[in-house]
Amino acid sequence: MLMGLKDKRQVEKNHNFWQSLHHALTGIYQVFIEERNMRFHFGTSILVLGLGFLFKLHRFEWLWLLLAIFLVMLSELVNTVVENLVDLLTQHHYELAAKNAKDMAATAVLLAACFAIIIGIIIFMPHLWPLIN
Ligand SMILES: Nc1ncnc2c1ncn2[C@@H]1O[C@H](COP(=O)(O)OP(=O)(O)OP(=O)(O)O)[C@@H](O)[C@H]1O
Repeated sequence: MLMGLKDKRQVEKNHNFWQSLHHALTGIYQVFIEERNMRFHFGTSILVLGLGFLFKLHRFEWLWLLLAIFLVMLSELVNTVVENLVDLLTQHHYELAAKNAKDMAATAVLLAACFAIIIGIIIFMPHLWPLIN
């Protein structure tokens, strides 16, 4: 449905909640189209959530897992915002500050991904270990 949305070239503020929601959903759609990594994070999250149901995780395990997933998604979203702003400002010309901004934004995603992997190991290892052995 969102694919068919027309760019109405709005530059003024949103007038109501539904307009704000519409643009937020358009942002989600756009980040999926632009970012291969976001599609990877989404696929991995579905897999991990499936494992969570399979192993009947406890409430606090779910909370940590959801926190890890949301941190990765949020950092990827911010990374994409930075990439778009940098491209807009530099028009794809090389700038050291642009390189630093993009590299640092990518570092934020890397940190969130490391956090998610650690959380995943802590939560799933006790469930997987007996199956491996
Ligand atoms: N305008 C620029 N000036 C200098 N370096 C740049 C510029 N644009 C990109 N780079 C360098 O190229 C790298 C890749 O940039 P790009 O915009 O393609 O990110 P990406 O491949 O989409 O990254 P990610 O994998 O995090 O989504 C950046 O991390 C940066 O080091």
